[in-house]
Amino acid sequence: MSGDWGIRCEGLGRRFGAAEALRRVDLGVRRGSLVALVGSNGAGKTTLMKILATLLLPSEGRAEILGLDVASASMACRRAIGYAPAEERSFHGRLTVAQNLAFFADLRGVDPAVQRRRAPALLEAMGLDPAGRARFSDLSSGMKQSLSLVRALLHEPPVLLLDEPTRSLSPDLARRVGDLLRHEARSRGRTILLATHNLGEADAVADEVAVLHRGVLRVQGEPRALCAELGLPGASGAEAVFMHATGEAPVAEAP
Ligand SMILES: Nc1ncnc2c1ncn2[C@@H]1O[C@H](COP(=O)(O)OP(=O)(O)OP(=O)(O)O)[C@@H](O)[C@H]1O
Repeated sequence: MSGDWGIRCEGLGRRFGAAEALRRVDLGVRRGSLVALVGSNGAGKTTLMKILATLLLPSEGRAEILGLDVASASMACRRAIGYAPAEERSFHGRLTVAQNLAFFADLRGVDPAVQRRRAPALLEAMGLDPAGRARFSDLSSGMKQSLSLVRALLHEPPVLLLDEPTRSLSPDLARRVGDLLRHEARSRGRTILLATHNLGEADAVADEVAVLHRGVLRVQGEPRALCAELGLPGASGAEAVFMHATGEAPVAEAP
């Protein structure tokens, strides 16, 4: 099932005891494209991201990164991904931003010369001090989220899994991050799955939107085409697709 897919799930399911967090999810992200994964609280976005990041095993079905099975080829999958989790717990509070990045880049085997070249530019693009002098524990929650994105991008992975990466960012920085992610997909060929509650962001940055509702992938496609297909008169965006697919009004978000 590999082919053109950067990310692919087939019949993917995940149970926590009696609760089904994901049910028979079929999802595909073509290489070099950006798909926005949207869904209400508890829809299963983080569970899906964690399975793709090899942090959780599926209960059923399979998931692949660049054609590699996440369960049986987890180490190879890990090398191929950059993951920014929804909740960041792995940075070291007493180390500086630069020391934290060097720690993770060393673990990834990134050449120190490449680290020195890429880190300041990425830090600056994410609105952080390019020299990374601040201690991690002194950063605001938005800054921590920005740093998580820098770490996900630093080793130039072909696949990015980003779990609500702009949630705590200012609208201006969130827009800049969106522009950067579009560039990473369009010009640099990265495959990106971006979980977001912000449907405006999904319209602005994504090639396709995938709507997850109570563990079920209700619909995936290009919003304008989906609106036409679903017969939604006068509608063209992710919000109309979301409302049609879930029967819910979206949570209001900053633009
Ligand atoms: N470790 C766990 N143990 C038990 N239930 C879990 C666990 N992780 C997730 N769940 C349940 O699985 C469902 C999906 O949760 P998940 O965190 O994947 O949703 P989400 O779409 O990321 O939500 P949010 O937007 O609120 O972050 C929820 O009902 C949640 O309670």
